[in-house]
Parts: sequence; C-alpha cells; structure tokens
Amino acid sequence: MSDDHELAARLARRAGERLVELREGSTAEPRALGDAGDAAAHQLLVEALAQERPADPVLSEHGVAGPERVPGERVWIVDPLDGTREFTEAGRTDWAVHVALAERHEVIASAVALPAQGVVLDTGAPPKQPTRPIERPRIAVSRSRPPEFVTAIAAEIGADLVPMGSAGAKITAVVLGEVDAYLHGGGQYEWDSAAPVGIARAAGLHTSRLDGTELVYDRPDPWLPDLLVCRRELAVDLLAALSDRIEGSR
Ligand SMILES: Nc1ncnc2c1ncn2[C@@H]1O[C@H](COP(=O)(O)O)[C@@H](OP(=O)(O)O)[C@H]1O
Repeated sequence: MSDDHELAARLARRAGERLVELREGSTAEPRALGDAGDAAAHQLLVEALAQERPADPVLSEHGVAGPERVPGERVWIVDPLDGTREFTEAGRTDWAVHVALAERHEVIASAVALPAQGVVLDTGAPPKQPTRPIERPRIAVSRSRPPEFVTAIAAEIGADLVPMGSAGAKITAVVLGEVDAYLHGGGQYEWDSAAPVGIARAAGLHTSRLDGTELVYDRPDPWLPDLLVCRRELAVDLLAALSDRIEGSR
C-alpha cells in the first residue's frame, strides 16, 4: 500500500489536472464553472479514497463519504477546490486542491496542489525554509474578505499586506518563502486549512489560532474561523499585536 503522504500528493495532483482541463475548455459562466469544478474534483477525490482507503471516512467541503466517522480516528479532510472564485477568473493562479488525513485531531499527512502554478507540496517532503532575514514582513490576507484589523497590525509591526485568494495558496506562499505570514479571521472551515497547515507544520513554521492556541481538526463542528501561519521568528510579535485586536474577529 502506498504511504499516506504519497497518496495525498497523487490525489491532489490528479484532481488539479482535472480542474485545469475543465477550466481550459470552459465557456460557462463563472458560477457554473466554479460549481462544476467543485463537483468534479470532489467526485474524483471521494471515489479514489473509497478505492484506496475504504476503511477511512472522508469529510469534504462538498459532503461526507465512506464509513461513519469515529472521533479521533483517521479521517480525510479535503477541499476539492479552495479559491473557487479565483478558479473562475481567467489567468489567476491562486486556487488549490487540499487533501489531508487527520488522526487524534491532528493532520498526520497532507498535500496541496496549486495546479495553475505547477506546484504540488506534501508532508512527505516539505520544503526547507529560506534563511533570508526578514526586513519588512509580507503578510498574505484574503483579497475578498481581509479581517478588519489587518491594516492596524501591519502598521504596528511595519509590514506590507499581500492580498491573495485561497487559503491553500496563501499558506503555500508562506511555506515557499514568498511571503512571511498569513493571517485570517472572521470565518473558515477545517477543510480550508487542514492540508496546507499540515505542510506548514512539517516545514517547521508556526501555526495556531489567532490567540496562539492549537489548531484542532476533526471536531464535530468543522467551523475553524481564524488562523495564523508564519515564520517562527515573527510569531511572538504577531501574536502580541493580535492579542489586543482579536476580540470580535473570531
Ligand atoms: N468569513 C468566511 N466565512 C466562511 N468561509 C470563508 C470566510 N473567509 C474565507 N472563507 C473561505 O476560505 C477560503 C479562502 O478564502 P479567501 O480566498 O477569501 O482567503 C475560501 O474557500 P473556498 O474557495 O473553498 O470556498 C473561502 O470560502
């Protein structure tokens, strides 16, 4: 049997290829294209996991599948298309496929594909962190729903904001050293962050809720509305700046 890291990477890549094909040939309206992409990638992942890991349940943004979930036992948490809106905008590359496996409420294997960038990362071989010094931190934030406190945080610590779509694309940008941090507040679900957070942790980055507590996956309610992923050397300053401002953002 293939290992879980390799399986996650293979499935994220395959779903990404399917999405690229769909997007290239499409003349559909954006909403219909997004729905078609979500449905096609969901079906591909659910069918492949049923075949390769029949004992494991699947929690997808677009429905649950497989055997019943048992709290704390293995569960695949997948977002077949993260950044659906960006997927439907020609030329944008900030959309992703997320495949994560959680056990004991932690991600133990995962992969993220950024199909339009030709990138697939997985927990089996996480990239090494760049050693460059941080002169002026770059913080990735949602392009459509940035938390209202981010401008004040950026001013306080002397950072620049980099708006981007897709939680997976933003966390991958931190993992690859293109930005130094990603912070999000105000709403998200476990599937939006599980896979890329697994890779960020494997790569040695800081990952937490905005109040510094652990990100816990596979809870009965998948709502996981805020998170911080950043280079370790920024975590103390960012958490201090956040501590005054997270009230009302979660
Ligand atoms: N306030 C909010 N409530 C619920 N989901 C949110 C949210 N803000 C962002 N998200 C989800 O997080 C993902 C990344 O968002 P963003 O691009 O704004 O950073 C998107 O997932 P999907 O594209 O899978 O729906 C988006 O729907």
